[in-house]
Amino acid sequence: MTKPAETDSPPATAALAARGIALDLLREVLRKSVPLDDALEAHPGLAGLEPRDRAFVRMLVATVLRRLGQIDALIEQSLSKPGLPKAAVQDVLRLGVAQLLFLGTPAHAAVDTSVELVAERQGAPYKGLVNAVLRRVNAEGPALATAQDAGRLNTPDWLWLSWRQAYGTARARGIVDAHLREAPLDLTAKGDPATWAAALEARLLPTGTLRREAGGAVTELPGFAEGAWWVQDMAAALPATLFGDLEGRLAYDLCAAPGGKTAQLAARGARVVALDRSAKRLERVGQNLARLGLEATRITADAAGWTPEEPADAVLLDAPCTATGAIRRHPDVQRLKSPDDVAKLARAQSRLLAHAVDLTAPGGTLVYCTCSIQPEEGEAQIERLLAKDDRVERRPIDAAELGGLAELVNERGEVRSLPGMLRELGGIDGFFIARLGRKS
Ligand SMILES: C[S@@+](CC[C@H](N)C(=O)[O-])C[C@H]1O[C@@H](n2cnc3c(N)ncnc32)[C@H](O)[C@@H]1O
Repeated sequence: MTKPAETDSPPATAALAARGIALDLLREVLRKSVPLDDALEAHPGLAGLEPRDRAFVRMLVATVLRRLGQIDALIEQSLSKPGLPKAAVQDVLRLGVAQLLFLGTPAHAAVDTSVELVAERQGAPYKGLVNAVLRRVNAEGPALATAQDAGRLNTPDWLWLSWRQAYGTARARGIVDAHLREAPLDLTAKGDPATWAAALEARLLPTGTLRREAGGAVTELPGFAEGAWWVQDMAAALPATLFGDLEGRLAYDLCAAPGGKTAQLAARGARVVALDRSAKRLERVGQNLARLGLEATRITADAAGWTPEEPADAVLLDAPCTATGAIRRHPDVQRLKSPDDVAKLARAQSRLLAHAVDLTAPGGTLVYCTCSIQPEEGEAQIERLLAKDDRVERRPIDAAELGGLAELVNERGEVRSLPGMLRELGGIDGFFIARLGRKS
């Protein structure tokens, strides 16, 4: 893992400002349920930081969210009196522990900035508590952390139980352990992947994705400015490759923003109609396509009720989901989602999938996918559809279409990737993909 240039010895004010922003962001996520990316985008102070401090802020908050169970247990063990301090003080402690134990921040910097921060936000009386707890964590925390069951402690019970039930204990453990590691940076090339793998000093994965270590500014990598590639996890890059020859064919991308799969379909020569119900997110599709020199017709609409003039040969439904497969990249997901979200989104997916069949031409192909590892949002959707709609049939996916990665394909010919898989390659996001054919 490449660490963002941690504040070696930045001006004290910049170091404190960065921690203050991290504290604000943590509150937004944990107390107001705002997704971390949205909170980062909305924070007025972030733009004023140096790029490396911005990267540090994101890494710091993401680390607290990734390791929250471990961090809270260590704080409890290090308090001299039982009972947690009030929320804002607890958040300062969480940031301090993350720096001390997981980010390699020098102890004096982590402790001093935390003490200053709590004084600034909550008043001088809390300085002693923060100082004492963090000094104790610094002394005793490394040994205590080694003895923790990190993956399990950081995972909310409902998620752990759902994964154990769906995949068994060994695979569930693989998932939660994979969440401890930061995901690599995955890119999809518009042109020849081998050429860009060389230019980017990236590993070329069997499926064609280019993989680099995470860290550093993406915009400064070769090929960004000329739109030669875009950021996309290797699992997310699979669905759009499953349509066969797309040259000149009409393709509907029903939930398109921010447009990674739209770009793939367009790069493969399809005439793409990219739909999303969010006009704002669809604007992002336009910007991304413009950078890549690709084109698609963009339409703001609810895909569950959209009625175009003609059905399409290729229909991609990358449905809204809980995103529990992407926790490596978005550790806030496990703090924000609940079983109610799974049920609510599963109902929306059902509606969207039923209508996606109407939008697929006889003989055409429908690919359904989600970046969730909850079976209700994947396997169960397809089973239910096939039981009630005899216009569609399975078109099983073969491992040969996935660079030979047989581990990703289940016995029904669906892709079911889990974050614990392909560890030797650097891991993969959790994804579900099914390919269906509309009967002629
Ligand atoms: C998983 S994201 C899609 C990611 C995208 N396919 C990509 O590869 O970049 C889901 C998208 O579905 C959109 N969405 C949710 N409900 C929708 C609906 N009923 N109709 C159309 N779009 C919807 C959301 O606004 C969101 O942009």
